[in-house]
Amino acid sequence: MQKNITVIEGDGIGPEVTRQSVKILNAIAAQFNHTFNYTYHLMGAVAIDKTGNPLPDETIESCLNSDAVLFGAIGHPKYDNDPTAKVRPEQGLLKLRKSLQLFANIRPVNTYPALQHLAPLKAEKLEGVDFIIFRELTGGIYFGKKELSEDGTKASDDCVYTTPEIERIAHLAFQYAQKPERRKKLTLVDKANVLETSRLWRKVVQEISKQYPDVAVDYMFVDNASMQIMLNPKQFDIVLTENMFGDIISDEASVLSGSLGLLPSASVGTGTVLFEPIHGSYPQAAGKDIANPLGSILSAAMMLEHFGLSTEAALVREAVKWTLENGFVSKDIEPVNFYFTSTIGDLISDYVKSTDHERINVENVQLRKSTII
Ligand SMILES: NC(=O)C1=CN([C@@H]2O[C@H](COP(=O)(O)OP(=O)(O)OC[C@H]3O[C@@H](n4cnc5c(N)ncnc54)[C@H](O)[C@@H]3O)[C@@H](O)[C@H]2O)C=CC1
Ligand SMILES: CC(C)CC(=O)C(=O)O
Ligand SMILES: [Mg+2]
Repeated sequence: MQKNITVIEGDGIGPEVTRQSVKILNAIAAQFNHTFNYTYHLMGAVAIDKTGNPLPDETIESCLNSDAVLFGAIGHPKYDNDPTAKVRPEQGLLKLRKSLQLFANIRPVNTYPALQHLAPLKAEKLEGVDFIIFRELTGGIYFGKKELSEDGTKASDDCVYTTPEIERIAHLAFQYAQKPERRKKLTLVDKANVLETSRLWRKVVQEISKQYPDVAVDYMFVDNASMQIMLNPKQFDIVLTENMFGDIISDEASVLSGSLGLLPSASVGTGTVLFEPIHGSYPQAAGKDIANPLGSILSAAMMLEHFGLSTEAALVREAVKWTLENGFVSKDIEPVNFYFTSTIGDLISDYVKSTDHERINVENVQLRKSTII
């Protein structure tokens, strides 16, 4: 199989985690006789620094003409700490999502036996946690009209949703809920007791649910949902929600897995699909080779799945589990005896290429582990 992939490494830890994914995609290509061609493009602070524009036209063009996009993260403290900045890295990401019409961000949440000690819940509440957050990605408050009064004392962000915007992601979420491996339950997370937009979400979802009689629908206010995710996560199967609520509850849900650095995502729409870890640019770790690359690597596995390469995707996921079970983990998981980002990438690549996983030379790996940074 031959695929053209646009790679947007972005800012902060974006480049170092994305490079591990490319390493693993190359290992898969070598092992299974595929060809993955990569075209690198700029977005975010690095793009502003080089071109003045957080999303150069060439980046959009390349994404539109690719089979998939692999994205790292954007964002830089020099913009975060300057509330008056007119151009921001995040504008690039929002514009790309809009340009590619990536209306649904799919964020699977799983737990790993090897990491259960990290979550603030007992093992019996964590075992078998398996839900998917369907976060609307091109509407809502992040895209509404923004205003700041001339005297700088009043600001507003409009939250707008239309019926078609809700319908398209709702259909996608219901269709996922019907898949044989799912538990056929959909929870709409909203704030319909207060927000008009949430009431529209409820109305549209109630109407659409009639077309999916085999899927049980549950409605939950976002404040309660935030608590339920931490108290009883196994009750969730498919979680459908708007842009900002999905952004927030998915970072929260990553605590169940063990780290924000573990969660992958796929952003889907009408054309090219984009794959990205759910975390941001984690600027404090940039260039230190300490970030967890697994969110990005699992996003690459979702990309393989999207290409119809299920065996290859399963092998990457198996390799990820193998690193976790053998303690080859990054600093967020094991703060003292951790392994470098690049070492974890090498290990997963070795695993993918190896025909006998027992014989991967882990002794050599011990030498590459960090002592203290
Ligand atoms: N998709 C994107 O590109 C996103 C970009 N951002 C941007 O990223 C910058 C930093 O934002 P923050 O709020 O600090 O969020 P963040 O997700 O970058 O980091 C929050 C915390 O999560 C942990 N973390 C995140 N990724 C990790 C990884 N791969 N390995 C280990 N630990 C990890 C770290 O403890 C970090 O301090 C900002 O400029 C923000 O706008 C934030 C979220 C998403
Ligand atoms: C620019 C932000 C909306 C990025 C973010 O937090 C996310 O997509 O999860
Ligand atoms: Mg976020």
